[in-house]
Formats: sequence, C-alpha cells, structure tokens
Amino acid sequence: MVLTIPSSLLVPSNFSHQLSSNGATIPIDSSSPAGMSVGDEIPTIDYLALFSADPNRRSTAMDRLSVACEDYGFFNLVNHGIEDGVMDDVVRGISDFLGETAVEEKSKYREVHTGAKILWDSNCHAGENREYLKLVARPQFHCPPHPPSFREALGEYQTKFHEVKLGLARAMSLILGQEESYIENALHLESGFDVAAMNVYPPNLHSKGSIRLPEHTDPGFIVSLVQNMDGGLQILTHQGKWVNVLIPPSAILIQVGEHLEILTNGKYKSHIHRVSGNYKAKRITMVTLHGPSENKFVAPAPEFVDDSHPLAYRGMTYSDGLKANGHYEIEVQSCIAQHRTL
Ligand SMILES: O=C(O)CCC(=O)C(=O)O
Ligand SMILES: [Fe+2]
Repeated sequence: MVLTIPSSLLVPSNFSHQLSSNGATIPIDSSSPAGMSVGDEIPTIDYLALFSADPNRRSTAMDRLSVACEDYGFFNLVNHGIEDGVMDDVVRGISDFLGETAVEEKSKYREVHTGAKILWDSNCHAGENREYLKLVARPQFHCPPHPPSFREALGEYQTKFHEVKLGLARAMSLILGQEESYIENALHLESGFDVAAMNVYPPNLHSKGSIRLPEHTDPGFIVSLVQNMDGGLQILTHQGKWVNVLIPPSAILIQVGEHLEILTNGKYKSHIHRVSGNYKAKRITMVTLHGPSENKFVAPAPEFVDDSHPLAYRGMTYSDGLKANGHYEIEVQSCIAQHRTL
C-alpha cells in the first residue's frame, strides 16, 4: 500500500539536531548502515484527539491511528496524560535500582523458575549487551521492595498506562469497524498479563555496531516504551527498511504486539526490531509487553478471515504460546511462529 501519511504526523527528520527526551544531544553511532533511515518515518498520534468532542478533530485522529496501525505497526503517542515527572521517576528508579543495588541483592532475582515474577540478569556477549530487570506488572504488580521510590514510580506508571492502553484498545476497535469493547473482550485486557522489562545498555562499547538485543518481535496486544535518550532502537518497517527510532520528549512509543496481529489475522502486524550501536552515556529503557490474560485463547477473529484473507494463524492460549518456547512466562519471548499456519 502507498503511504499517504500527512507530513504533520511525522517527527522532524533532522537527526543530528534532534534532542533526546532528557535534553541531551543524541549520542548515536554515526556509522548507520547504508539505507538506514534516521527516524523520519514514525507517525505521531495525539491520544486526547482520539476522544475529542469535536467530531472533525476526532475523525482526523482516528484516521491517523488507522494508518499508523495498518501501514506502520508503531507510533509515538503524545498527550497521553502521564506526566513527565512520572516517566522521569521511572527512569531514575531503574538507574538507582540497577546501578546502586549490590549484586548479591539483585542476584536474588537471577534464578528463573515456574511462577517467577521478578527476574534480573546481566548479559555481555556478542549477541546481547544489557543489564535488565523484568517483572510481572499485571494483573498483580510485583517489584523489589527497595528502594521504595522505585516501586512507587513503577506502580504509578503501570496504573496510569493501563487506562491509556484500554483507551487505545477502544479507539482501535472502532477503526477496525467493531464495538468499542471488542479488543478489550477478545484479549481479556482487564486481567491482561503485563511484563515490564527495564534495560540498561552500558556506554562505550569498544566494538562498533555491536548488537545490544537481537532482532525479534514481541507478544501481546501492544508494547509501550519509555527511555532516557534516543539512539539504539531500530525497527524494520513493513516496507523492509531499517529505521532509527526517535521518541520526542514526553511521548511513549507504541508497537503493535503479536496478539493484535493474530486477532486481526495480519491486518495489523507486529514488526521486527533490535537494539544496536554505541552510546556515550548509559541508555535506559522500560519496555512493557501488555498481553492478553494468561488463559485467553487467542485466534484470528472471523471478521478478519475471508477468501482474500485466508486464516493465517492458529489459536492457542497466551500461556501455551509462551511455554511452547521452552521459556518461563516472565521471559515473554515471541510466540508468533507457533501460531502461523501459512
Ligand atoms: O530497549 C529497547 O530499546 C528495546 C528493547 C526491546 O525491544 C525489548 O525489551 O523487547
Ligand atoms: Fe522488543
């Protein structure tokens, strides 16, 4: 499909002058692979406008959301109502917890086992270079108790984003031509299984172009991402072009998850992404995978299957999809390969 997204939806393309969300100049490695776009192809969606009482404003915003979901699979969400202070506290909390907690304390969470709700690890090899803390954020919120400010900041973000997620589900249901509650019910989002992954990518890697996190897609309805600085996250567009992701200050990056792809029989697609490159300061991100409820059987809805769109995925519960990877649920690895029938 030819993209006709209006220019007002696009983030400015002058990469070298773009400031990161904490006001610093983007410290990305300048040697981007040939053909790599520099963040000029990320739609911006105004969350408030999706619910505007002004029908014209609302309909324009809904049209933009439709293009962003169908032709891109990712977008920057602005005017979502989560204060900058909350997102700053989250990033500071991650930095404090991972940077200042003794390894012996963090190692309590190193062992992955059935039912593990918190997982910590640090990997430094050719295929992956990051320290991370993963936790189950919903339906019950789990978090290390110390420092309390970390727990509070994370809890506040997750509670507020849950409302934003439900709002997006309603807007997406409408643009798919369904009832407002369609996605929420189809994925049981109210008791959805959400996992937050907090990543710290160390600066000053000596080998240039190192992969920090290999190519993958993520399960779930959507994925939300907040960060302390741009640079590093790269996504492969549906048109086959790698793009460096830029997230304007105060915005949250939203990516279509694999379960929205399965439910819509591929009308909305998740996309491959990776983290790469060298930074001058440590890059901190919080990526939350907002899943269906664990026991929800997710399959393409009949509304999206017809002669020109044959059934492309088989159904299974979220839990079974995750377990079939040989991973524990807290690992929330991609499960779309088990679903594919074509
Ligand atoms: O840290 C990032 O920029 C992205 C990480 C990611 O893709 C993930 O944790 O699934
Ligand atoms: Fe990811």
